[in-house]
Parts: sequence; C-alpha cells; structure tokens
Amino acid sequence: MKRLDSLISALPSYVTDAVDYPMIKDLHMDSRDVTEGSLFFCISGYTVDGHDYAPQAVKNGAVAIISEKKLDGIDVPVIIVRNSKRAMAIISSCFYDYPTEKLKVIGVTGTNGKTTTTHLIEKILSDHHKKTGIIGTMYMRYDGKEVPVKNTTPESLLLQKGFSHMVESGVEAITMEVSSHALEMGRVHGTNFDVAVFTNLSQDHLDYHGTMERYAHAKGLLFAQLGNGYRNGNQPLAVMNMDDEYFTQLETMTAAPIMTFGINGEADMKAVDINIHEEGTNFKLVLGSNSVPVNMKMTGTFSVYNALAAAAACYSVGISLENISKSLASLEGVSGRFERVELNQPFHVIVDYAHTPDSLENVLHTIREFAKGKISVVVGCGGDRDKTKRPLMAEIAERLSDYVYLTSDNPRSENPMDILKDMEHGMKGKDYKVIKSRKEAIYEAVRNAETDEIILIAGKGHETYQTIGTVNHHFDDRLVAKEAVEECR
Ligand SMILES: CC(=O)N[C@H]1[C@@H](OP(=O)(O)OP(=O)(O)OC[C@H]2O[C@@H](n3ccc(=O)[nH]c3=O)[C@H](O)[C@@H]2O)O[C@H](CO)[C@@H](O)[C@@H]1O[C@H](C)C(=O)N[C@@H](C)C(=O)N[C@H](CCC(=O)O)C(=O)O
Ligand SMILES: Nc1ncnc2c1ncn2[C@@H]1O[C@H](COP(=O)(O)OP(=O)(O)OP(=O)(O)O)[C@@H](O)[C@H]1O
Ligand SMILES: N[C@H](CCC[C@H](N)C(=O)O)C(=O)O
Ligand SMILES: [Mg+2]
Repeated sequence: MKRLDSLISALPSYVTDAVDYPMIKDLHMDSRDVTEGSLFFCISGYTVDGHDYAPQAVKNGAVAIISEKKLDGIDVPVIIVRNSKRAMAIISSCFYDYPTEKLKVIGVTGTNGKTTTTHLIEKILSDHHKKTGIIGTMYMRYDGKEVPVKNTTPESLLLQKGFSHMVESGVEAITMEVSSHALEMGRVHGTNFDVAVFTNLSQDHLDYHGTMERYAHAKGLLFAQLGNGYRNGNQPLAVMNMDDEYFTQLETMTAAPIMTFGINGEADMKAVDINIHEEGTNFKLVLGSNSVPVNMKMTGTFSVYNALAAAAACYSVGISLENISKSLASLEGVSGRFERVELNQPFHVIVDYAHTPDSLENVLHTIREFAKGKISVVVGCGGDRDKTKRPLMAEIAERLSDYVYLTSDNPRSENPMDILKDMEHGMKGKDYKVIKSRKEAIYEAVRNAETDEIILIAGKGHETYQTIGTVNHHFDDRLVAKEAVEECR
C-alpha cells in the first residue's frame, strides 16, 4: 500500500487538480477487476477505450484515476498524463518497490525459439541458483506455482506484480520471453534486464507490424532499452545470434556489450562437430580456447541454436561451461515442442508448435534427416493473424512432405474455410486434403498412415484449446492423436 502522491512523484510529469491523496491498496487496468481502494489506469486499447470505463471503475471502488484526458463526472482524483501505458509501467514498478532491481533478469526475443530457450535457461539457472522464475507463452512459473497468462509477455502491471511475488518467494533469477507486441506496446517498460537474447527473425505478425522492417525494429527495442550504465555492478549484455540475417541491423540498436553465438561465422560462443540424430544432438560447445561436449535430448539444428543462446546467456551470469553442458543434457524437452506420441504403433506422430514458415521449414528438414518412410503434415494457420504466412506455410508443407492435410488452428473470428482457401493458394499441385475439423484431420492422417510414416501435427504444440469465435473449446493435439491411434488400431 502506498499513498497516491508517492506513486505519482515517480512520473516525469503530470497534471492534476487533486488536493487529497488517498492510500492506494491495489492497481488495476480493467474496470471489471477493480477492488476498493484501487488506482485505475485508463488505457486506450485496440478494441475499446478504457477511459469509457472510469465511471465503472469508481463504482467498483477506484479511489483515483490515471487518464490521458480530462474526465467529466468523476469525483475521485484524476491524474492526467501523456501516455497512460507508460505511466502504468512506471507507477507499477514503484508500487511494487522496483522488483527487477532485486532480480537477475534474462529476456529472450526473436520469432522462434523463445519458449524453448527460456526453458533451457530456466533449467540451467535452477540447477545452479536456489530459486528461478520463468514467464512466457505457457505460464508464469516460480516456487512450484504455475500462474496462467493471457499473453506471452504480460502487460506491465501484471509483470511488475508477478516479479514482486517472485521476489517475495525468494526468487533470485528469472528468464522471460519478450514478444514484439510487448516491446511495441511498452509492456516491458519498467523492467530492467541484465541480459537480452536475440534468437532469430523471420516472417510472422505482419498483421500487426506491417513490414519486416518494423517487426525487426520492434524486436530491436529490447536491445535499445538495455542501457549504458552498470546494473548491480555489471554492465547489461546483449546475446545475439550472429548467423541471423538481422544480426547486423539489431547490433546497431544497443549501446551494451554484445556476446555473439552461432554455427557458421566467427561467433564468441560456437557449436562445432554437430551431429543431429533422431533422439537428439551432440556437439562441442566452444568459447575461446575452452570447449565442452554437449549431448542434448532435443533434435534439429534449431535446437543447437537454442542451446547456444541459453549457454551464452547463462555463461554471462557466471555459470561454467561444464555445468551448462550437464544441465543441457538433462532436459527431456519442452511440452508441445517436437513431442512424440508413441503407443507402439508402426508409424510415428510428432506434435510441434511450428506456426511460422521458418519453424515449419526447420522442423520438416529435421524430420527428413531421419525419416525412413513417408512424411505427412497436419497443419493450419491461426485466424486474426498474419494472413500472408498462410500460403507460405502450405507451400513449405507441400514441398517438404509427401502428403498434406490442411486444417483449422484457432480460427478465432474468421471463417475457417476462408483461412483454408488462403492456404490453398500456396499449394503447387501435389494431392492434399482440406479437412476443416482438426480432430477429423488428425484421425484421417492416422487412418492413412503407412509403416514407418511420420505424421507431423504442427501449430498448436502445448495448447489445450481450439479458439472458434471467442470460445475456447478443449482440444489437445497430443490427446486427440492418442485417441486416434488407439481407435484406428
Ligand atoms: C492486439 C493486442 O495485443 N491486444 C492486447 C491489448 O488488448 P486491447 O488493446 O484489445 O484491449 P481492449 O479490450 O481494447 O481494452 C482496453 C482497456 O480497457 C479495459 N477495459 C475493457 C473492458 C471493460 O469492460 N473494462 C475495461 O476497463 C481493458 O482492461 C484495457 O485496459 O491489451 C491486452 C492487455 O494487455 C492484451 O491482453 C491484448 O492481447 C491480446 C489478447 C492478444 O491476442 N495479443 C496478441 C496479439 C499478443 O500480444 N501476442 C504476443 C505474443 C506473440 C508471439 O509470441 O508470437 C504476446 O505477448 O502475447
Ligand atoms: N531456434 C529456432 N529456429 C527456428 N525454429 C525454431 C527454433 N526453436 C524452435 N523452433 C520451432 O518453432 C516452434 C516454436 O518454438 P518456441 O515455442 O520455442 O518459439 P516461440 O518463439 O516461443 O514462439 P511464440 O512466438 O509462439 O511464443 C517449435 O515448435 C519449433 O518448431
Ligand atoms: N503467439 C502466437 C501463437 C500462435 C499459435 C497458433 N496456434 C495460432 O493460434 O495462430 C500468436 O498468438 O500469434
Ligand atoms: Mg513462446
């Protein structure tokens, strides 16, 4: 609990007629969640304008409002700021006593591999720190608790609150995914990073960012906000994939020192003598004149990149190469990423979260390396998301497999058949099937599977729902595939 004047004194500027400064018990950005004694932030969103909900917030107990304009008929103090989202980030970190000052924070951005890399970092850190937290697509997890999240990178207020709970539980180090949406919308304003990691950049989210240039710029904001100064006695560090074509652009966006990783070039942290096999990868992790062998249970060249990213980040916070190698070897995998469904059937089923052209291409190339029979793909594209990736993903599925089942993947507000039509524009002539129902598509793939065939079910990975309209229907690719295998025996 803090008094309003102590909170707003953290802001660089504001205007208010307030004479009384109430005690603030809680912070809220949604009028429906407001409780007695709260400070309410009016956010102009993409769907509605939060300023319209100020009266409801007051009715529900808000004792002060942060707004971008004068509000009529509100009888609690109103603080007017230029940008409520920025004010929310600053006030939230102040309200929760600047939690990231008490944590080692490793942020990971990039189109693909964020969830996987943060899980590798979490594993390495938790093997060598007492307590670790992780925030990302799947959850906010710390101290044995898993808190559900709506966004890969939550809004600043929710982040600061989460960080403060982590600090209270004794967490020392955290790793978090930082999405391009979050960077653009300022969700990580107020979060101080020790290390920022860049995995890679390829097409996604053009519905939101418009062009690849603006998408790359959004990703670069993480590195731009790393800062020049010292933090807890150390300079913040950028860890970057030197093999990615956007590396040269992104490295110009930070004043922080950079540690590079890669396979092809002269990176600081390198993987050499790489052996990719069905069950995993073996390689030598090299840093200067030091090297250690790594034997991971995750397969594919992309897994080597994720391991390098995690290794470089963890080395920079003081963990030895030997300990990094041990932790990398002991992680079984990440839920919904290259996850096998094995019921001793004569063919293979792999569920993977590939939902971008690049990830689909990577995962299919990896499968091709050890496939002994046919490869078939069950794949769809999300509704209300980048439409231009639809034909590209279909084209990749067709080119790198023997048979494609085009199906639905969270159609959201769109007509599933319209999404499938967009995908069909990418098909070049091989035979394929369009099956709107994802369950039916999986069953059909399983029914038609030949001995040694590999069925890749792409796009939903760990997700346990199918969003149709605004309703989340329970759906889990892994469970549906298991049922299909059992029923089709
Ligand atoms: C496009 C987008 O990012 N939208 C985000 C945005 O929602 P919005 O602007 O539509 O919010 P809104 O509904 O207009 O509401 C505006 C304000 O009014 C308030 N309100 C609203 C109704 C009411 O009755 N009372 C009230 O006070 C709302 O709480 C809010 O403060 O702000 C919300 C709160 O932070 C986010 O949850 C929401 O993410 C939505 C769910 C989303 O799908 N976002 C995706 C695109 C996204 O962010 N994805 C990235 C990951 C991408 C990746 O990893 O590949 C992510 O980080 O999750
Ligand atoms: N380094 C990588 N490069 C390319 N593809 C990758 C890489 N790592 C993982 N993938 C592929 O991308 C998929 C998603 O991986 P992951 O969930 O780790 O990415 P993400 O960046 O967190 O995605 P999201 O943007 O949805 O949060 C994986 O299932 C795999 O197919
Ligand atoms: N974080 C990504 C996840 C996409 C997953 C895929 N299943 C879809 O729904 O498009 C997004 O929100 O765009
Ligand atoms: Mg993720």
